[in-house]
Amino acid sequence: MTTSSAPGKVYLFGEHAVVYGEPAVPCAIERRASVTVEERDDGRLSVEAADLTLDGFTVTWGADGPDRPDVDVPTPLVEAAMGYVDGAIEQARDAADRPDAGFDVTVSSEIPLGAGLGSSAAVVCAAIDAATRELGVSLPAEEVADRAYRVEHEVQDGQASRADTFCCAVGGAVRVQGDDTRRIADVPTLPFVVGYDGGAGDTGELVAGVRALREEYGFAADTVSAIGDLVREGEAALRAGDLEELGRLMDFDHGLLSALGVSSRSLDTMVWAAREGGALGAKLTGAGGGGCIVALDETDGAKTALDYTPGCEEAFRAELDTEGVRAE
Ligand SMILES: Nc1ncnc2c1ncn2[C@@H]1O[C@H](COP(=O)(O)OP(=O)(O)O)[C@@H](O)[C@H]1O
Ligand SMILES: C[C@@](O)(CCOP(=O)(O)O)CC(=O)O
Ligand SMILES: [Mg+2]
Repeated sequence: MTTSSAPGKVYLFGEHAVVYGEPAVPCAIERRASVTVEERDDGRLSVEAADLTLDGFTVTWGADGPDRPDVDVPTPLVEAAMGYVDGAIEQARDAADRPDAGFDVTVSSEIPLGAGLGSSAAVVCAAIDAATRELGVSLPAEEVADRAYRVEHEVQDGQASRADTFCCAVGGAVRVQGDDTRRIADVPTLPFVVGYDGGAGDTGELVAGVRALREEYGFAADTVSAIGDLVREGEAALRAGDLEELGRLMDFDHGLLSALGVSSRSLDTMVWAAREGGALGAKLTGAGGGGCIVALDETDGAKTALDYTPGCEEAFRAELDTEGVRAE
């Protein structure tokens, strides 16, 4: 039996634009997904994902149960849910050159699902790492990242960046632009506060929405490029340890993401609550549509304001996690 875990992440800046070759800076946070795998002799795959409540059901699928979770929810949602774990296992079989290996897989996670904190990337990285180690192969974090990217790319219909998966695999603050992935050294302490509305957004759908806008309007394409310019300014502020400037740029980034149609009323409400509570800046994180915002605040002000904001289900401080995927 082998267990691995990988962290979730917040985007300091650059989500969505990173899908079109602009740079982004995601940061791993100390909330993890864990995956335990045990090889089985019959070559089949059985998955237990207790956090994956679809329409109120806990989901199990595979060899010991139905081929597909027996729940009454739209097929694309179920397929995406199965796609991440199934895809990760396929990558592990390929990496270990054991195409017929079977597994019992158990997923458990502290990262809210579909909320912009990268639960999908964390589950995929942890599953690839655990299943390869179970087969006696140890992959470098960069290869876990690359293989996890292929899974996300497939499940998100060919529209994914390497940002989430690279960040989850290697940990810390990272910079991703196209295939260029690197860790950022010597980042200042980043006082992240996360607000979570209890909801979720569909990453594939939101990415497709931005793509359509970008194709329809030149100014939407310019908005995506403006996010890239903003990220380049943000990198300089990060190197200088200028938290006030980082906050200002986070606010600007949220405005540009809103223009691209990926915010929501509750995300906007939490962003304003955090700002009014004294945050240096606040923005949605990840794909948007619902889920989480991230604010920068050294005081307790933003968290307290979020605690009292109707529609904010949970507010918490998120520490940078310098460790990526790891054996447990
Ligand atoms: N604990 C988990 N168990 C099984 N699948 C999970 C788990 N957490 C996340 N996933 C998969 O990842 C999907 C969410 O990914 P996504 O829409 O990219 O949002 P995010 O990565 O921001 O959380 C879920 O719908 C599910 O398919
Ligand atoms: C919108 C996007 O830039 C980030 C998605 O992040 P999340 O899955 O919502 O945590 C998509 C991507 O980079 O693949
Ligand atoms: Mg995701």
